[in-house]
Parts: sequence; structure tokens; C-alpha cells
Amino acid sequence: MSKISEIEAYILGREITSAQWASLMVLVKVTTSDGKVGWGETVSALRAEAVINFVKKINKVLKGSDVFNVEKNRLEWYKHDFNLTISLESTTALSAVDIASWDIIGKELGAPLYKLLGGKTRDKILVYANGWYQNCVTPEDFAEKAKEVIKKGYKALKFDPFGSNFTYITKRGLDLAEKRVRAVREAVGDDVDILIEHHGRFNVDSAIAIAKRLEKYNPLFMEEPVHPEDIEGLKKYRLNTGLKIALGERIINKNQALYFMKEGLVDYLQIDLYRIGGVTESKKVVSIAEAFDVLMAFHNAQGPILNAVTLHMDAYIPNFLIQESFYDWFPQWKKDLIYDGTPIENGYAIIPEKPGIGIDVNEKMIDELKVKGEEYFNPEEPVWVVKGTWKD
Ligand SMILES: O=C(O)[C@H](O)[C@@H](O)[C@H](O)[C@H](O)CO
Ligand SMILES: [Mg+2]
Repeated sequence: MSKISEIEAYILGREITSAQWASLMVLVKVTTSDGKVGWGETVSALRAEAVINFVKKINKVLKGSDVFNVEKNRLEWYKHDFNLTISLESTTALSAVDIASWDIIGKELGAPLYKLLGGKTRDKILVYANGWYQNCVTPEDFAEKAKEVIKKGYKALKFDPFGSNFTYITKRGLDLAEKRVRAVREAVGDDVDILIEHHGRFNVDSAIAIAKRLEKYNPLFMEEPVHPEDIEGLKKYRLNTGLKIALGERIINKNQALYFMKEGLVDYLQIDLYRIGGVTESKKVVSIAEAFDVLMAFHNAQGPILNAVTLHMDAYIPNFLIQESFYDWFPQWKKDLIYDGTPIENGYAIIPEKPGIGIDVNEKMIDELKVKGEEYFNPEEPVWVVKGTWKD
């Protein structure tokens, strides 16, 4: 039996790049009694230290457990934690341990993760670019950077054109957002999909005004148009607009996901393996989504291990729309950490084929990348924006 002998977690980072949250990652290492190692990764947005503490608690609960028993191990933590399904810190810590466990399981069985999940429904993964618009302020800035994205072969790109507008969008803010979107649409042409990111920061009347102004540019979807807890607003948005709604990156349990689908409030579900419980829980949500004809567009905005494991989910699921990718805009150390193991080719990601998650971690880099002290914080710009875009 492959018993879990040690679960470790480190905050890794170097310089602040495309955004603060993208400049850190929490790396989780699971080691078994027979020396097998699995890698997981989880959230860092202002919670890195808290998540590390939860991983230490999970280590206490799961040490000695069989790494293959992913359901039992989850239930064991659920039994002890009492708040697993309502605590982001707890669910992200467990998610990383779950991802690392599946990495070991694949290595033990000599199979890439997608083969354990359901094989290949697609041979490569259509991706959309994010992170490409760092420091873009004017419409010309956005157009110029968008052209570079298309030159790399991407067929879709996402961006947040709303600057520092929050809750209520001003007329000036709406005019400038439209100019930015129009500039991108003109730069990329009609055959490339543009996806609008709101970062869940508007009241519903602003979100509806935005939809009415931007629908002529035919966005593939409108992501998190209203504040994430504003269910009544989302219902009103659904009644007043015809655009597709994408959401889910903040969902931390399958019951929340079910609610949005049961109420018809989501077209494209963006759960993230690092928030909802890793591979084990994501598999369940994918099946619920399939039953509601909801397509998957996994959120994937952290680091290279999370990116790789998400590609295995994309490989097998029947209800796939498109995959988010920051890969080409990762700080170099994130690519070097996995020997640049999951490159994007002409707008598609290649599915890793080696056993487990299918990437190798450059362990020699870990010590040098360990962040000492407090996470970086910039009071001028929220942690979740692409750096240098909280401007009008
Ligand atoms: O859709 C996305 O990729 C996310 O909204 C990112 O833009 C966030 O900034 C990040 O997830 C914060 O942790
Ligand atoms: Mg988002």
C-alpha cells in the first residue's frame, strides 16, 4: 500500500509579473512510504500563508493513509475540518493534496492521468489567451497586444476592459471599455473569439448596460458580470441580456455549482481544480454540468502544475468548450520549474503523456524560489487584475 508519509507546502515566487496573484504559487509535495512523490498546486491570492497552514493540518489527518483512497481521504478531512465546503483556504489546501495524490496514482500505475479519467475525447486542447494585456490602458495598447496574441496562433483571447470601475460603471468608463473592445475586435477580426472578463465587480444595472453596449462585438461569453454573491442580480442579468454567462472560478463545492446550473444562471462553467477539491471533486461537477448541457471552460490562472492537471481533465470530458491559459505569459520561472513541459502550439495545448500529471518538477529550483516573509501587496491595484490595467 502506498501510504502518505509526508505532505509539504511552499510559497514560491520571484518577481511581480503579469499580476501579483500570478507571481506566487503554493507548491504542495506529497511523498509516500515507498518514496513516490506527487506534486500539487494551489491558490496564492492573499491567502498563501493561510493555505500553507491548512496543508499542515491535512498532513496531520492524512499521514499514513493510502494515497489511492482519494474519496476516503477527502471524507476524512471533511469529517475533521467541519468547514471544508465553506472555507476557500481549506478547499484549496485539500485540492492541492488531491492533485498530488492523482499524480502519484498515475505514476504508480504507469499511466498519464487522462487515461485514468476516461481517455482522449480530443487530441489537443483549444485554449484562449489571458494575461497578455499587461499595462494596456489605451485602446491602441490593447489592439497592439491583441495582434501579438493572434500572431502566436491563438483563436481566442480574454481581457478585462473596465479599468478601475467597481460596482458602478461610469459613462466614461463604459465609453472607454467599448473603445478598448472595439479596438481588439478590429485588430483580431471576426474569426477570433473575444471573451469579456468583469472579475465579478459590477452591480447588475452596470452589468446590463455593459452587455447592451458590447453585444455588437459578439463576445463568446461574459465572465462573472456581477458580484459573485449577487444571485438576484445574476437572475436579472439573465432576464435582460442574451449573452452567454461564464462563471465558476470562485465556486468551492459541487452543491454551489449545482445551484447555478439548476437555476439556469450559467452557460459555461469555470470551476478550478485548485478551489473545488482537485481532480476528485471536479470529475463530479463535470458530470452534473453534462446533465444540464453546460460546457466546461476551466479557470486556470495560477501555475504550471495546475495548468498541466487541468489539461488532463480537458482531454477526456465530453462537454468541453475552451481552456483558459496564461502559459505564454507566465513568468519564466514557472515554465522552468516544469522544464517548459506544456507548451502552446498554434492556439492549442498538448496533453502531457508521461505517467501521472505528466510533467517533471525541477526540484533544484525550489529552494531558490521559496518566498520568505509576507506576500507582496500593492495597495494601488487589486491583486486580481492583470498588472498595470487598473487605470482609466
Ligand atoms: O478568469 C481569471 O483568470 C481570473 O479571474 C483571474 O483574472 C484572476 O485575476 C485570478 O484568478 C485571481 O486569483
Ligand atoms: Mg475570471
